[in-house]
Amino acid sequence: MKYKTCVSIAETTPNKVKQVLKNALKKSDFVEVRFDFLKMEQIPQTLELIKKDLNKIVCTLRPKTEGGKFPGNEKERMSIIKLIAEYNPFLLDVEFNMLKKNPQLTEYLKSTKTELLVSWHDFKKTPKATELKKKITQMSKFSNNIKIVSTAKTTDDATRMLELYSKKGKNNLISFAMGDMGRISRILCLYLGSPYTYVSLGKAVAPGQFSVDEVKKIASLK
Ligand SMILES: O=C1C[C@@](O)(C(=O)O)C[C@@H](O)[C@@H]1O
Repeated sequence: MKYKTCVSIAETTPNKVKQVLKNALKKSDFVEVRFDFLKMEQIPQTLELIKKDLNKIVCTLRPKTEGGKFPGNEKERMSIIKLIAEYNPFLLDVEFNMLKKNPQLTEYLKSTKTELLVSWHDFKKTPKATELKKKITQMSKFSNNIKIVSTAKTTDDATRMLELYSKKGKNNLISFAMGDMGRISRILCLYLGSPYTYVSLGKAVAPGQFSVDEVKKIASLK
């Protein structure tokens, strides 16, 4: 099976990000750098250190309200997101909630031509199918690259996230569920058209994440 992976990196110093990135790119097509794990003032230096690989990097600056660690306020987060956009990464992950609340940011990001990945997360549950579909329609106004991630408490929850692929239209959709009950969806999403699945280098960055080696083994079964 053809499949792609994206290793999530959540390191706390610029040098560690650079070092782990090098190892991750040996094993994975893409890497996600979670800039929210760094101190705010370390972000410009980190961008400079990794700029030659940014064409394979998904850049993320997740706020605490969506399961991230960014310590600053929304104004600060916005200005760092704008800075990252200047570097034109493979994808810039920005939350649907932020884009919805900040039309000026949306306009600005459009002007930089940076490829956006509009994202939405639910760390507690998996909403009903109608709600999920409505969310995707709203999210598609901001980008064709859409990521919608929930938390599964039952197998049905994970299935509901996977059912969304049947309605994806022209969008590049990444839809799966976190948590133990969602693990299966992290693999099956690849069979349903997800451009990649998020993995770790060993230590899971999110609930239920497989390691890159585990996914490699499963996806190469014949
Ligand atoms: O949105 C996602 C997906 C994720 O939460 C996961 O469950 O693998 C990992 C995050 O780093 C990433 O930004």
